[in-house]
Amino acid sequence: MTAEPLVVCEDVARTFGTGPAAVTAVRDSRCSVHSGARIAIAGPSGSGKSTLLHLMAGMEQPTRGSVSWPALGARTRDIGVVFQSPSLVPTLDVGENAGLPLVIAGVEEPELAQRVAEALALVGVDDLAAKLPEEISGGQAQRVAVARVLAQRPRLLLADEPTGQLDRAAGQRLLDALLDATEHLGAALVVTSHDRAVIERLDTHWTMHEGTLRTTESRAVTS
Ligand SMILES: Nc1ncnc2c1ncn2[C@@H]1O[C@H](COP(=O)(O)OP(=O)(O)OP(=O)(O)O)[C@@H](O)[C@H]1O
Repeated sequence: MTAEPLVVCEDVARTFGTGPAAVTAVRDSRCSVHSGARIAIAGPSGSGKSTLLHLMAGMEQPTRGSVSWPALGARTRDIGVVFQSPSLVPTLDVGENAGLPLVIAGVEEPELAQRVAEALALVGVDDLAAKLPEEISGGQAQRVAVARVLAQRPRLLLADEPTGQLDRAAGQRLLDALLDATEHLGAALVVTSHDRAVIERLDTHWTMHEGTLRTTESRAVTS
């Protein structure tokens, strides 16, 4: 039996503003993401990739159509989002940054330390736990941002141009970490990018063109 999808977008559209200044960032787009999927969404700047990801995350409301999370119910907290910029808190060390959402969610010791250590190890920055953000590289900071999301044990990880601020080698290492960690946690992964070297690392390639998503059958793992 096919498992329920994690997220389904049905004829979804998102328009910003009204009247002559209105911009339709996403139009007539439909897709579903299943457990185990590894999807790249390619497309030029301004084609609507980020907006689609925000709709999938429940961070934006569609103007038309619907977004639902059949396998998650209303638990969009099971969705983790990684942005282009790591946005670490400069006064907190790496371990504290990675654990911050868990602290806010009320997770207590010893589980807190355990989950942070696991997440930092999954992306290979466990040796940096006591460093401040200013003491680590951009690539390392982005790994910490990924660890911060992984510590929440998401079932779906949405990464918006996660390698956009990194050089080619650091970008590939970040992608290795994302692929390994999501496989380890059994989380689906959706990555937006316009970098061929990133896109080719994912199993399934979708494209955005002027706000419209073109999908292919995803090689999803279903159970
Ligand atoms: N909050 C907003 N208010 C107004 N317009 C917006 C908003 N967010 C996005 N847009 C517009 O929607 C269109 C799609 O933007 P979006 O950021 O989704 O594209 P993108 O493909 O992710 O681009 P990039 O690769 O440059 O990040 C653009 O024209 C953008 O200016």
